[in-house]
Amino acid sequence: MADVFRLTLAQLNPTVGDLRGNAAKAQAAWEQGRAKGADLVALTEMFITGYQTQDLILKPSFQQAAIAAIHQLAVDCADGPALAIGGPALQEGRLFNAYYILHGGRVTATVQKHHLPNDSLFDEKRLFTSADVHGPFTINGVRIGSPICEDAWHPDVVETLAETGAEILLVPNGSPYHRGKPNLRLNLMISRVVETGLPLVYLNMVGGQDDQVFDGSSMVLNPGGHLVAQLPQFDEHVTQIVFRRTSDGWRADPGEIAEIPPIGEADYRACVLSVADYFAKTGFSKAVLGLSGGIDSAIVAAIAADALGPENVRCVMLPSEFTSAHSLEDAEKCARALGCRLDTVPITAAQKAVGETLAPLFAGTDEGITEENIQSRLRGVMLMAISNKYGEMLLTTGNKSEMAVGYCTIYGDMNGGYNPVKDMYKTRMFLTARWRNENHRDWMKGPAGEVIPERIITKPPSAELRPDQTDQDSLPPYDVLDAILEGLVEREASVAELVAEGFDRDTVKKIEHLLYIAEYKRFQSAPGTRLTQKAFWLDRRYPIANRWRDPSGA
Ligand SMILES: Nc1ncnc2c1ncn2[C@@H]1O[C@H](COP(=O)(O)OP(=O)(O)OC[C@H]2O[C@@H]([n+]3cccc(C(=O)O)c3)[C@H](O)[C@@H]2O)[C@@H](O)[C@H]1O
Ligand SMILES: Nc1ncnc2c1ncn2[C@@H]1O[C@H](COP(=O)(O)OP(=O)(O)OP(=O)(O)O)[C@@H](O)[C@H]1O
Ligand SMILES: NC(=O)CC[C@H](N)C(=O)O
Repeated sequence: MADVFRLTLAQLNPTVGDLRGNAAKAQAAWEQGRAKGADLVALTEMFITGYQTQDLILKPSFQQAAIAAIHQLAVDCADGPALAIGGPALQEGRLFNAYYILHGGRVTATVQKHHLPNDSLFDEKRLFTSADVHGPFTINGVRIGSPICEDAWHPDVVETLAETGAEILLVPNGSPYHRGKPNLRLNLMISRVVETGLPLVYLNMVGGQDDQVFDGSSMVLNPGGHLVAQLPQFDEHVTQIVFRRTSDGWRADPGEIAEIPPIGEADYRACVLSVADYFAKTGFSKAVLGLSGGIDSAIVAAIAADALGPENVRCVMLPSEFTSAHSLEDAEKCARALGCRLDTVPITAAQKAVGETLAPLFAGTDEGITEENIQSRLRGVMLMAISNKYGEMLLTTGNKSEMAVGYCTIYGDMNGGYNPVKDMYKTRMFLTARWRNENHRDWMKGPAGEVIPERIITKPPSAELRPDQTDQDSLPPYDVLDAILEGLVEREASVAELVAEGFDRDTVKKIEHLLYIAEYKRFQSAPGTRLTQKAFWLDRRYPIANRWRDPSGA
């Protein structure tokens, strides 16, 4: 009976649909494990397909190709350690989210997921059948219990595994980031360890997938809930954990403890990683964006420079007659500090031409929001033309406060393929700008220093679509707006509750109304990085045609 068990953990970044690429990554990790004498090399939930696949996994040809790729991997990884990898399984026409154990050239065991997450951004009940609770599998004489992700968020699967003889728990995950998630997972996993008295390995994937960012942060806990290894957040990482048999069961040797960054840094990293992976996984390497001299576009430019490299980011200043001299200066200073190219494309001539073209139709009407929005739409036309011409994907810059109340022009500044700040409230945008100016990390491709000029952070936000306009002409101050939105969106609070918390009734009712009537804009908006548990798109799915207005605040 062996007294040592070597487990190689592969915290890697798969790509949805890239079966060949994902299999190659798995095999490379297995080879690393073999070189270090591993008994088992472990990958994450649904690694072969990438995660989340959404309805792609319902396509029979994709299911069959994924299962065939796993069987091929068993053959390719025959001569060495066992390999554990997530993928789909089919039984009597039913589809399962499974974890395969490959050893000696064949599949020696499969484990299937029991608890299918079906809340927030998960729809697994739509995709998979819930399996019966299973027992452990054995590798080189050691019984391993593998609850798959959500299975470890509840006590029952783990309890069954302990009762049926599991000696070590290995949890493969596809667990997406939201603010504060590593701590939430740590507390849940400590509960599982305390309930069972077993050591537990929590193994999560990394990488961006559309709106979602998987943040790794894999960890190993010994009985008592002691953290003995912590893998980094957001980085790919392969490491080996050595377990030793003791009179009291298996114990992991202490390993590396990576630092989990605080929330502000983690949010920024999530934005950067999501842009890098969205571009890489959709086949783009270059970005374009409108740089206005305001804070939103400055932060998006910094995120893009950090994700893609400043040389791959084109900033475009598109001044109109209302663009102030300080906006021109600030945009220029920001692009220079970031090391990005800046082009200047005035929209005045195009604006005049559109005005003249529409003049007969608009004769006798007052100038107003229509003319303001034409400027925004002309910028959208120019930016998409540059995108088409040079193959640079357009980034759009609307923060969560603007997206919530519709303070953005549809088919105008909302144009774009991806929005890294879609889930970041305006009050956090200011903190993010300051944080980026004061910090630099080795994962940032952009330069260190004050990349967002101080004046951009301190001046009053303005859309500059008419003379002397500021955002506060149309909206309450951002600290008030964001606090109300935090209530209405993140907490689903009623109007009466917010009034009881001290907010002005009329203001709350106005924001509630704007929130509901802007649903159509969000429905047509670009995907963007998910940072909270109430991101617009999958976490919060509201109807577009909606007459509900909360009577509790009347
Ligand atoms: N339920 C619904 N389903 C489908 N479409 C609907 C709709 N309700 C209105 N619409 C359509 O939407 C149009 C109104 O939306 P939209 O055209 O966006 O125009 P709107 O929302 O009226 O105006 C844009 C707002 O964004 C502000 N803003 C802030 C910051 C920057 C920028 C910028 O552009 O740089 C703009 C600007 O000051 C203004 O308050 C209607 O004319 C109608 O065609
Ligand atoms: N003069 C401009 N040149 C280039 N892009 C512009 C210009 N004005 C607006 N845009 C684009 O439209 C977006 C929306 O404008 P908005 O005024 O809301 O944002 P901002 O200027 O970046 O930030 P803030 O509102 O805080 O000043 C900008 O982020 C930018 O991408
Ligand atoms: N893939 C899963 O089962 C993940 C579910 C779990 N609630 C998480 O977010 O981590």
